[in-house]
Amino acid sequence: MGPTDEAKIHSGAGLIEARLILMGEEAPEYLLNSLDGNLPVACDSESKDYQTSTVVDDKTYVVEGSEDGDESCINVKIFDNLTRSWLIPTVLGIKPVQLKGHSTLLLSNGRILIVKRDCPLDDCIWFLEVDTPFVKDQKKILGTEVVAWSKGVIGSAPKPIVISGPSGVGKGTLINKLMKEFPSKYGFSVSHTTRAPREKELDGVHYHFTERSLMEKDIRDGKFLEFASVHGNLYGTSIEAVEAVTDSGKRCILDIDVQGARSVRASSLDAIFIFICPPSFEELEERLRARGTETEEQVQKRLRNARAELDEGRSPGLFDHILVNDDLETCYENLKKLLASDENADTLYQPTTKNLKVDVSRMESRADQKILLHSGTDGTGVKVPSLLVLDISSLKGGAPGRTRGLNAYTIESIRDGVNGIKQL
Ligand SMILES: Nc1ncnc2c1ncn2[C@@H]1O[C@H](COP(=O)(O)OP(=O)(O)OP(=O)(O)O)[C@@H](O)[C@H]1O
Ligand SMILES: Nc1nc2c(ncn2[C@@H]2O[C@H](COP(=O)(O)O)[C@@H](O)[C@H]2O)c(=O)[nH]1
Repeated sequence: MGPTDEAKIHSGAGLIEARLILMGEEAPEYLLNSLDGNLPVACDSESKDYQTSTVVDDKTYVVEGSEDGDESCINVKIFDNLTRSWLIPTVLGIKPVQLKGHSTLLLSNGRILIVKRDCPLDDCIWFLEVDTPFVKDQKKILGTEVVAWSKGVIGSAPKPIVISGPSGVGKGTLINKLMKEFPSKYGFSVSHTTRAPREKELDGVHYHFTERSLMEKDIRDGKFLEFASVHGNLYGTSIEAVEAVTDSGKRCILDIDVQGARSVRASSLDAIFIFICPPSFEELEERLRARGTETEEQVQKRLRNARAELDEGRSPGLFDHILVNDDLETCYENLKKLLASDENADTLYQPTTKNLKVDVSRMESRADQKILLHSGTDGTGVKVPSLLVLDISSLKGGAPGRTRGLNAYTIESIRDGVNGIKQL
């Protein structure tokens, strides 16, 4: 069975009624056309509004895009076919922009594949998660319907590194050394915080210093991978902070507290988790005081929290590695060894070119998790491959960040030779 065969797909009457209830008018022709198969492809070219409908069990997911001048926006609504009512879901993740239309295909793993029309390959593949483990968890937490966007990325990426440990243990010092020695290899995930900047701390470099109300709005808008209240302030990692570093080909380093590490562990981000311990509690206290960045009251608060963090950090299942930061140089060497041994665990596949422009007229799924996209066009205008194969068998990550590990190749080069395919 192929990806779409496994999913329970309905088409027909319920959807048309849904449209009629919504619009108070007759169902448009493009929608009716989309009902006779599992591949609704919709584009209402006159109004510049684009809509597709995908039925998953008892619900119909309606994805609407519209253009307003240079702006474009995309919205998701759900029609509950049992109660015959519309539901407005909480939408998490970063949405696609600049749509000139889209096509959809229901996949078997709780995702809807969305392909933007007339768009370069590196921005045309998107996933709307409607029933993945992440979305199920969020539905429980938020008590609403939830859908979550993620952008599909061709090729794999280096695993991010989460570094945690009590305040003053030396996380920042170790990370700075790593970034200084390997500037092209590692990139820092710049967190958001509501705490005030310390002397010499720069906005956008050490943190994005922000107001609580703004950060809370961004959290509600699904822009954060994780967030936590730490020592009385709000701290959080935005999805973009991690994905921008990873997109640049660098290994992303997150310096976050234990609560944040737990949230990332529960997310779809496939990371390596390292906990840094002090040689003793007394030494931790000494380092924190010697740093001289906190008031006595703040030092006391951080030390109180440190006891709980040390217990949590050592609890089984959360961290992959524990390093003791006694002598700085020794700890740094151990960290480098550990990262080097983990580096080769995943063979990285990077596409050689992403120039292809895709203008999909039809999508088909294949039993082996390969999706055929009909009618690709070359961005340079030189070639017009008619068939692009999208291989989704090795997906990694997912909402609310990127879905990586996609592979793509054109079929036109079967005639040309090497193994019958040309990898992008
Ligand atoms: N191995 C070490 N031996 C002695 N001092 C150290 C060692 N590692 C770091 N330090 C010092 O300890 C202080 C705290 O280090 P650092 O600021 O890196 O901690 P941190 O874990 O990042 O703290 P926070 O979580 O509060 O940001 C700094 O003054 C740093 O120079
Ligand atoms: N959960 C998160 N914790 C974070 C993040 N950024 C930093 N931190 C942690 O906060 C404390 C205090 O940091 P400080 O700069 O005020 O000393 C420390 O443990 C950091 O690891 C984040 O984005 N999320």
